[in-house]
Amino acid sequence: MEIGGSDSDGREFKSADEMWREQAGDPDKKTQWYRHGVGYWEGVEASVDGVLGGYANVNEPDINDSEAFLKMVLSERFPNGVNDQPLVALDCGSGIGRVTKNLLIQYFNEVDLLEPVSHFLEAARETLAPGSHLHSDMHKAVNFYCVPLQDFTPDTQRYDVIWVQWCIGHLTDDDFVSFFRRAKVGLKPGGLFVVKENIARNGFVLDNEDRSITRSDLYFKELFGRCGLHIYKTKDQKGFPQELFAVKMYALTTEVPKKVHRTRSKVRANRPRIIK
Ligand SMILES: C[S@@+](CC[C@H](N)C(=O)[O-])C[C@H]1O[C@@H](n2cnc3c(N)ncnc32)[C@H](O)[C@@H]1O
Repeated sequence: MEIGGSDSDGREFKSADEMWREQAGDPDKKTQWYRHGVGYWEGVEASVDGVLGGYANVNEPDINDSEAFLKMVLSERFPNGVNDQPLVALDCGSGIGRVTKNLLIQYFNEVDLLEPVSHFLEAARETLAPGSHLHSDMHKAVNFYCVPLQDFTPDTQRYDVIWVQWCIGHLTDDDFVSFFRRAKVGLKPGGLFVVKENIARNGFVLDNEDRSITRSDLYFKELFGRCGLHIYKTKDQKGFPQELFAVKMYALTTEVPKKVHRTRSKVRANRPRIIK
């Protein structure tokens, strides 16, 4: 990728390729990259404050905007329900299950969680266990996978939605692309990915502490293209503290979204035209 960027210590990179060569350019470096990433989270307390980097106060606006986005996407994609089939979601890089318990479990009959850090996943398992108010015959967490995204392939056509929030920055570009390409088999017909991530103003920002990168919107779009994914809807997160990165939600489909056809006269009326 020809996009330039910087790291959290202010160092500049001419291109993402230069940064990736340095950080994960051979098998040993790549192993170290992922070891550092997971190692960072292994030292973090299993709490909302922990998984949100000390910003527990963003939990509420985050969930509210995610809920509005999810409701809109579900009502458009599945206007007549899904013919008695259970709705199933996968929560990727789920941490302690914050997104599942505050959102996904209410809208899906089954939710699977994937998280490489075992003390986070165990905390999620406890909160979502049979007997808790978050577990019923109609809405329950089913599978808890303790693996990283770069090593995961979902079961064929299990999911209506694969939710990827605040974790894809841990993946190198190549693993990002191969994850989404593999994960497409896990979507039911009409299913989609939701990616909710921090957005860099330009290029990328490498975080030297937790070994993750924050990509720009352009960077994400370039990678989605390489994955063969199409943007169905996007929305900006609102109401976060000023000092934080902007956050965007992307709903992504494997098929090209249908265009809304406008009448010719309306299109013409609404755009600048040369006076003849
Ligand atoms: C900022 S927390 C977000 C957790 C959760 N998505 C949320 O929004 O509450 C980042 C999570 O990504 C996980 N993670 C780190 N490396 C990962 C990888 N290679 N694959 C999947 N998840 C990873 C961390 O263990 C951590 O739980």
